[in-house]
Amino acid sequence: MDKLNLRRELISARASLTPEQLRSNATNIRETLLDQPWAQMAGLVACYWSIGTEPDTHGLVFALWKHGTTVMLPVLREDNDLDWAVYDGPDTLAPGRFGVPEPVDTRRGIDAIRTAALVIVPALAVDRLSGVRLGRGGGSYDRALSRVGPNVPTVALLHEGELRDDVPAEPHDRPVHFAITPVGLTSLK
Ligand SMILES: Nc1nc2c(c(=O)[nH]1)N(C=O)[C@@H](CNc1ccc(C(=O)N[C@@H](CCC(=O)O)C(=O)O)cc1)CN2
Ligand SMILES: Nc1ncnc2c1ncn2[C@@H]1O[C@H](COP(=O)(O)OP(=O)(O)OP(=O)(O)O)[C@@H](O)[C@H]1O
Repeated sequence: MDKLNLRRELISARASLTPEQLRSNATNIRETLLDQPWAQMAGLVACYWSIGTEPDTHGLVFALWKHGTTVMLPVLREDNDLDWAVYDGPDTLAPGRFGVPEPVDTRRGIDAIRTAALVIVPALAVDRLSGVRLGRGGGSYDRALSRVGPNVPTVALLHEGELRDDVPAEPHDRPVHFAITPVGLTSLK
């Protein structure tokens, strides 16, 4: 299946998740992530502020922040590349392009992601063999992940059934090291 049709299929499957399923998925994913030593040790984490039916990260971002971890969130630029700004509590976000809440804090630039000790990314699906992810199609995370060093763990958060063996890969696609679903953690590559 091509990327466009696979995206459509995955978005419509997400639309059928109930609020209870979304809540329980978020809890399981958060607990799995926070159980990882490399997550507990990371002082600076790049994450995303979930919208709609994405695996919910609000509780995760809040827990990391409460724990004293610095959390950077993406700020979408006009060219679809990602700038980064620090989360400083629930009252410090404002809607950006496409209505995604973004930190109002100072922008640290597109290279700020190079300083993260852990990178958590959104995805509609991840290939269980290659670790290649399917995103929204803007190429934002392909660019952002190309700046991340090879020893920094990268992890995509998924709902059940989104770790697949049929994700189309193009040369610019950047694989992730781990996927977390409500069932647990999978190491990739
Ligand atoms: N939570 C979150 N933040 C993110 C991303 C993401 O995928 N998820 N991005 C990842 O690159 C960047 C923002 N890019 C985005 C691109 C398109 C749409 C969007 O809502 N597009 C369609 C809706 C499609 C859908 O429902 O899935 C629209 O505008 O209607 C949102 C964010 C940075 N921040
Ligand atoms: N490093 C890059 N610089 C500029 N454009 C890029 C880069 N990487 C990918 N793109 C462009 O982004 C577009 C979308 O790519 P693709 O369909 O693979 O997105 P995606 O991986 O699903 O989305 P995302 O990376 O935002 O999650 C493609 O047209 C591609 O040419």
